[in-house]
Parts: sequence; C-alpha cells; structure tokens
Amino acid sequence: MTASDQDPVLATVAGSSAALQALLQARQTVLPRRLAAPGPDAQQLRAIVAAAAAAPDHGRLLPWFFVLVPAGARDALGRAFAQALRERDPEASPEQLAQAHEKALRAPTLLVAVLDAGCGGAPDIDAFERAVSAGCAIDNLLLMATALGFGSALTSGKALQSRPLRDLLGLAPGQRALCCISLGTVAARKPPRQRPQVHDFLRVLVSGQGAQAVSIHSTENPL
Ligand SMILES: Cc1cc2nc3c(=O)[nH]c(=O)nc-3n(C[C@H](O)[C@H](O)[C@H](O)COP(=O)(O)O)c2cc1C
Repeated sequence: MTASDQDPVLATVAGSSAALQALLQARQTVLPRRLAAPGPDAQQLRAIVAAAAAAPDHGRLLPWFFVLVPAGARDALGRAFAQALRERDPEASPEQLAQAHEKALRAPTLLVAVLDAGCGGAPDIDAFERAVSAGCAIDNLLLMATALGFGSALTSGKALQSRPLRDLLGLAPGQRALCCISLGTVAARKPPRQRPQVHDFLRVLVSGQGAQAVSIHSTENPL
C-alpha cells in the first residue's frame, strides 16, 4: 500500500514522478533570440495558459493575469520599450533605441505576466504572497510549454515598470508587469546550467539554534 492508493486524485498520477523530474530538468531558459517560429498554435497556447490556473492562490484572489501580445501589437510594444529607454536615457543612440524596439519582435509568442497586488481587497494577503502565486502560475505555464515541446524564457528589465509600458498595457494602480514570457521552437540552446544542490537551499530547524545548514556529508535523515 502506498500513500497514493488511499487517495483517488493522487492515484491518477501515481508513478509519474520520473516523468515530472524529466520535465523539470528539461525546462531551461532559451532566450528569445534563440526561439524560432512556429510558436504554439491556438490550442497549444490555450493549454499552456490554462496550466497557470492550477497555481496555489490564497483567498482565490486570482492576483495575476497574462497579456498576450500578438503580431499586430508587437510594434506598439517595441515603441513603448524604445520610449522607456528614451525617458531613462535621453542620450540613447538610435542603435540603442532600435535594439530596445527589436526586443518586442524576437519571440514567436510573447506574453507579459502581470501581478495584481490589490485585487479583491484582502489586505492580509500581501503583495509578496500574491507574487508567490504569480510565480507558481508562471512556472506552470513554462512547464506546460516545455511538455508541449516549446522553448521558453522569462525576461525583465526597467522598461516593464515604465510609464509608456504601463500606459500601453492599461495597468491600474497596484498592477505591476513582472516579466515577459517568450515561447517558440528551440533554434539553439545553451548546455543546461548546473542546478543548485539540495544542501544549498534546505535548512533544518534545530531547537534553540535556528535554521541550520544540512551537511553535504551527512548521511543522517534530517527528518
Ligand atoms: C522574473 C524573472 C525575470 C527574468 N529576467 C531575465 C532577463 O531579463 N534576462 C535573462 O537573461 N534572464 C532572465 N531570467 C531568467 C533567469 O536568468 C534564468 O531563469 C536563470 O539564469 C536560470 O536558468 P534556467 O532558467 O535555464 O534554469 C528571469 C527569470 C525570472 C524568474
């Protein structure tokens, strides 16, 4: 008898941990300039975005949403990026402005993830908690894109908090663009990065001593 035998929902995914592990390892950043057409079709994109709905969401506030930037709106996004750079740096060269504009054109599919820090009232569920939910939603989306065979990247930058970008997206006070999400066919990828090891990020609470690092040499079960 395993733990999942007891529960009908978990029984449906029993034995899938190796597949999940492979999926988690397969997701890596493939920067927009290495993403080629085609991006996901409408049905695939719907499945990718729908994956976000499985994210934990304290108070069911839905404190995030995604803005799809279709081909017809890429130029407007590029102009907002360029204008943001111009406002930040009035000395920016035409080449730098063109480069800022071009960032909006690179990936076949582009979404902007937005955090809604104020929706639904609930001041006890603060922006940090809401951002955790947004991060989970974004990762679900990246993993579904990976499962469907697409490369993906998150990109950020000062332009995301700029007035031109906020105006273009029509963001209300309390809403904040978190990152761009690029999707497409992998044209080239870097070797996978070295991932941190469990001892790099797991600590164990020891009564009276606070959270202590787990020894990499320890063979003891910290539980
Ligand atoms: C919110 C967020 C914003 C990011 N913005 C950028 C970015 O602007 N440029 C970039 O090269 N990578 C960006 N990244 C991707 C990280 O650099 C990348 O995830 C990290 O190097 C780990 O690599 P991996 O995704 O391949 O595991 C961002 C990641 C997150 C979570």
